[in-house]
Formats: sequence, C-alpha cells, structure tokens
Amino acid sequence: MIRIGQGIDVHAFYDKSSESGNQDSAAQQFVTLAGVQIEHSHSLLAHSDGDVVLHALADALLGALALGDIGQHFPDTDDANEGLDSRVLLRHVYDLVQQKGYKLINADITVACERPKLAKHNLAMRTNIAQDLATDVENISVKATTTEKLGFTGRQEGVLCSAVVLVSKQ
Ligand SMILES: Nc1ccn([C@@H]2O[C@H](COP(=O)(O)O)[C@@H](O)[C@H]2O)c(=O)n1
Ligand SMILES: C[C@@]1(CO)OP(=O)(O)OP(=O)(O)OC[C@H]1O
Repeated sequence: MIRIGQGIDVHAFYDKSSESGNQDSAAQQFVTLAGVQIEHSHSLLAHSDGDVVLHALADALLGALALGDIGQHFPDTDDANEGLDSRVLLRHVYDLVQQKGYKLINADITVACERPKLAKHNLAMRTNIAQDLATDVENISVKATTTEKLGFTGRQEGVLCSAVVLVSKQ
C-alpha cells in the first residue's frame, strides 16, 4: 500500500536587530532551513526555530497518514515548543508514521525565496533530512526557486516551502 502526502508552510522575515535592546548586527542573523543555519540579513519569525522546510515536510508526512498537522501535535500555545528544534519535531512525526507501519519512499521539496540563495546548502539540507528519516540522501530532493520578484516571496517578506512525500507499508 502506497500513500501520498503534501505540506505547505510559510514564515515571515523580520529584522532581529531592530528588536528593542538587541545589539545584534544584521550580518549576524541567520535562517534555519532543513536544520542548516544560513546567514541572512533577516531571521524568520516563528514560535519554534522557524524551519519552514521541516515544517512543510512534517505536514506532508502527517498528511500521508491523515494524522492531522504539526500545529495539532506541537501547538504554538505550548511554552514547551518555544524555540523548538524542528529536527526534533520531524523525528517525532516520522515515529508516528512508522508506528502506523509505514516508511518513506521519497520526498520532493521546493523552497521559494529570492534570498538567501540555497544552492550551496542543498546537500547539507538533504543530508540532515535523510538522517532524520533514516533513508538515503538519493530519496530526498530539495529544490529552490525564486518567484521572479512576484508576491511576498518576491518582495523578500518571507519564505514558502512545499513538500510532497510517498510512503509505503513496511
Ligand atoms: N533562493 C534561491 C532561489 C533559487 N536558487 C537557484 O537559482 C536557480 C534559478 O532560480 P529561478 O527561480 O530563476 O528558476 C534555480 O536553479 C535554483 O536552484 C537558489 O539557489 N536559491
Ligand atoms: C512549530 C510550531 C510550534 O512551535 O510553531 P511555529 O514555529 O510558529 O510554526 P508553524 O509552522 O506556524 O506551526 C506549527 C507550530 O505549532
């Protein structure tokens, strides 16, 4: 038995250095995508670490088994989830998938943003995901696209990620 799942997530950029009392310079900011810290002029606004890639992927895995969404499993009203490492979230979600008797076949992920440029981080992102899902890196695809300066991603207001997974009965 094979099942498909898809997930989408968005997080907005904000300038951490503009927070009152924060002395960080813009150059010291970063975004976390698929567990990789990437230097950027802005940070991503979130209750957790804001890892939009892992959130979309986790939602796709939950969707494949009709297990709800990450907001139900990790409510943003729960202080315990503040600053949450999304790799912990992803591993928890994959445990649920495995408890249902399923394993990942492959995942295909698309990240939309003008900046940061992601090409040089691609293998590191795929490697982190492959580790967390106990699979070969060949089973994990991460693609990046601009939206040709159109929309909120084009205006560099945030990052969007879309993920599709196939899972099969073990
Ligand atoms: N944040 C991004 C966006 C895109 N890329 C890479 O650039 C190539 C061209 O993107 P288009 O939107 O013009 O199709 C594409 O191959 C992406 O891999 C990137 O590295 N980071
Ligand atoms: C991950 C959680 C929990 O910390 O918070 P955020 O980082 O805000 O992420 P989001 O994708 O909005 O939804 C799931 C949340 O409950």
